[in-house]
Amino acid sequence: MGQAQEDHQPCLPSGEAQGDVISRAAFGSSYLEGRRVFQLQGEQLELFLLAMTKMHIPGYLLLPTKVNRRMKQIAAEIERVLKGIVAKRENAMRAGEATSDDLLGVLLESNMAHCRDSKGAGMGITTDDVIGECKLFYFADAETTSVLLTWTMILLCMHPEWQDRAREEVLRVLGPTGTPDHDGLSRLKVVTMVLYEVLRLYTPVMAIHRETYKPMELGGVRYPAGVVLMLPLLCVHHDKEVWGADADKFRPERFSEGISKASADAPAFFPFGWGPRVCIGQNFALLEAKMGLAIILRRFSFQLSPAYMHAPFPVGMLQPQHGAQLRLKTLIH
Ligand code: HEM
Repeated sequence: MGQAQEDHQPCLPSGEAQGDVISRAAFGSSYLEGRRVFQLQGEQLELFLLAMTKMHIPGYLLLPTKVNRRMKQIAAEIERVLKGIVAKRENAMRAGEATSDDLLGVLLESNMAHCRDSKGAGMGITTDDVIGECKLFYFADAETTSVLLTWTMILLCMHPEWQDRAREEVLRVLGPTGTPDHDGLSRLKVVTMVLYEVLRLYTPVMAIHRETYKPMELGGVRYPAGVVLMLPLLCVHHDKEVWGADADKFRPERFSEGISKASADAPAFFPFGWGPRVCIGQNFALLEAKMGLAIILRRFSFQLSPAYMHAPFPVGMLQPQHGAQLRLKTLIH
């Protein structure tokens, strides 16, 4: 590694880079319009969090306030953009011009095949369903992976020995230049351990919910139908009985033999949920995070700026309340 030059980065970028990734993966050639959906959903989320602070006022969301009117406008614009993208692609597919190597193509192709197989019995998903799926994917990816990357960089600043180990692995496995490929990324063991430990300590989605659909007994307690149960992932991930006395410490080595051996009481690691509704994007998210981190580690070394204040903030995602002010140094290999 050669000389380094000093840079300042006031704050990590928001989910914008991620907007690019999901837009390309979901909409391929229509990615610019897709990116607009991502921006609108970001604004929608911010407004929704604002509105949540007033939810104690009965019927608040129905009032014609400035925020509520903007939220309605955004929902209509998202719908309009997505309908346009879907219609354009359906026409191109009918004309045999479009490929199905993105999410939208896969959804539409499977929809068309399903309609063909059911011989017009109307069993395929509708355009509205396709639009609903696209919205869900955008929303589920909106902040999750960028929050994971943000906490990872903060923790690698706090634990520079792990930053060095992760960088050494990236340079050894992937080399100093070139686009990392899937095969190379899947050989990054230290980076994976680091990401798991960050997901454990700073779990982006802090809890998941399930509703009983019939009377049932769980852990010796009887529940009627319709009870909403919460699994507090963040608390499980910090449970000292399961993870040991050092449960609150950053120790990626606990994952050195994989997830099942990391805790006394497996399974106790659920950053992506569990069961039939487990996060469908978990492999995509980990790949995206590894790719992002590998590129950053190759190009920069980083440390916390004196302006950084450690304040995990549990609103929406678990995020750094005052941002992530870091100092980056460009590395010249
Ligand atoms: C660090 C990144 C991510 C985290 C921590 C995360 C976490 C989660 C969690 C906890 C759930 C609920 C699972 C349950 O109820 O058991 C979920 C659901 C979901 N996630 Fe993710 N997610 C991430 C990234 C992504 C990405 C990148 C995508 C899409 C590309 C995605 C798509 C989805 C979808 C579609 C669902 C709903 C699945 C269903 O209800 O069947 N997620 N995610």
